[in-house]
Amino acid sequence: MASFPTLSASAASLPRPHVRFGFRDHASSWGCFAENNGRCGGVLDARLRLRMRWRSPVRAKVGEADKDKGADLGLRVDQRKSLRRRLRLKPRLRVLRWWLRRLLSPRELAGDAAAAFRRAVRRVPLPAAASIVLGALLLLARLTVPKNAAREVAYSDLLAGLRAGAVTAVAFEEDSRRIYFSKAEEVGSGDEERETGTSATAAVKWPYYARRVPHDEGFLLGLMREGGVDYRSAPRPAGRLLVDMLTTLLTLWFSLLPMMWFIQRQMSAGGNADKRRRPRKQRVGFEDVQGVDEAKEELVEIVSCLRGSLNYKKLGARLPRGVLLAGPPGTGKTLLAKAVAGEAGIPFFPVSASEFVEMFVGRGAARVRDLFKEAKEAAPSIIFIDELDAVGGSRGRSFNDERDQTLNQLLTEMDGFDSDVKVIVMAATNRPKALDSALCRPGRFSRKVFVGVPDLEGRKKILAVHVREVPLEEESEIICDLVANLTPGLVGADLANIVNEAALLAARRGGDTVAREDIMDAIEREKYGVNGRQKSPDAERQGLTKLFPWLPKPGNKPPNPDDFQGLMGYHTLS
Ligand SMILES: Nc1ncnc2c1ncn2[C@@H]1O[C@H](COP(=O)(O)OP(=O)(O)OP(=O)(O)O)[C@@H](O)[C@H]1O
Repeated sequence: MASFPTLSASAASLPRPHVRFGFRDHASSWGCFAENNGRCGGVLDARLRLRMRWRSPVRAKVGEADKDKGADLGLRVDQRKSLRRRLRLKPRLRVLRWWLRRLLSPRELAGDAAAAFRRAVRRVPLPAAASIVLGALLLLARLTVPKNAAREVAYSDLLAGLRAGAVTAVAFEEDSRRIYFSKAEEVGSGDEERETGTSATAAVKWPYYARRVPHDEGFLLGLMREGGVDYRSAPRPAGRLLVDMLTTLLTLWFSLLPMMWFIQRQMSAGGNADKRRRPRKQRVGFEDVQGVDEAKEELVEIVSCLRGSLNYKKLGARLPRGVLLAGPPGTGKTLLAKAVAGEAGIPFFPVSASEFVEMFVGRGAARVRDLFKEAKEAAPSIIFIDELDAVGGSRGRSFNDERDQTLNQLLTEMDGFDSDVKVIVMAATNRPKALDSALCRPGRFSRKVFVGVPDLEGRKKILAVHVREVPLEEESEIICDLVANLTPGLVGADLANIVNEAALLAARRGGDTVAREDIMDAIEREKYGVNGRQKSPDAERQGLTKLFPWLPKPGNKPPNPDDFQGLMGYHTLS
């Protein structure tokens, strides 16, 4: 019979939750017990403990011990297995017993509950906590303040009582519309009160009350004077005052809650550590971006600088801080930026410029600051700002102070890079002319790359990328040639969509491969929209331009690539 010494790690030396292992000197009754020190999460901990135990080197020893034991007892292999299986039940039973003991021990249960409460309180946001506290106070006040014993009667009953001489005493409650009164049969209580002079408790002691009718006070006072009725003014009872105050406060608070939540969200957006931007590793490479060869060449150089394979420092050169990708939508600007990050193998921080557009002045700037801080911490890294024109438009054109501040912050951050910090800011825009000239000056977006509409060869290459994963009925080269010839003027995003549509059409008809007909249908869908074949494209366009006047009119030329030059004064690269 194998015997093991007791192995134990002191609870204090272990990180929380404290786990203590212990082994009895008998192999078959080994086990472990854990101390949670008042912390919850026991089920998970217990499972973890079980796993830890079975993976530990001690398990091997226990296994050996079991084997020895089985051999000693002269058991067959299957018998030994069943014995081991039975042995595995023991630790589970032990954990179960530990749990039961814990549940039945009021001290431990109280500790668990306190810990759970503390955790829950920490998680509750401030506005919700305030609502809960106010609600609890109101409930408490309602339960503890004695109910008003007075019965409500009609105002006319009060007048009738005064006229008949039945009303003996009247009290006007301050800051409210209630008029308390007592009749001849209840005169005792009124008199008692008069003697003691405890007017503060009038509302409780007076048996009736009526609601005051506006502008009738003069008549009421006249009646009381005529009848010689005792009348007075009484303060509201403190309890009711408290309940009313809390009710008003809670109503106001609830109506303000959405605004509070919105403000809190806005205020915490920049600085919250939980919302820190996580850099992404890109799996896109240059081979995934085709048809923009010259733009690619420019970016390959940057990748070489980042990787250190091009020693630019030797000649006193500096790494370009900013690279601006400009071109029509869907030409692959975002994809190129991802490819740069993927090829360089460095963290990539993609962000859309519209994320900086905030309601509160200063929040957008704070977000820019945070983004650059995180990128510097992760350097070498790439920041990619998509649709830069959303914040990078010329300053002073509008009264949007927040946007100008955000842009100023962006300019400052781009100036503030040390030449040693390898952070490259890439940005993409469809409207380079709209950008503020300060952004495009050398030292900021000093490298401008035009990503243009692909030509025939470019389209073939892009199609080849997208049909890689698609099972085609014919040779992919033939299909790429065919589609490229039929799609002049279309960009990478359109071509990717054609391939996807064709695959969807093939799936819809239940085919295993994508046929030429699917491709042709997909091209028509891309060019004219779904069911666009019935109408001539021009008629369709005319209809559309009537509805949406800003669409280009039929017969208009496609956008001129020169629009993307001019102001910026850079050359077309592809
Ligand atoms: N040159 C290309 N090579 C391969 N695929 C491309 C190319 N250009 C575009 N695509 C396809 O089109 C999709 C959209 O491209 P991307 O987002 O890069 O365009 P973009 O120029 O950034 O557009 P936008 O200016 O509207 O943001 C890509 O995910 C890719 O599938």
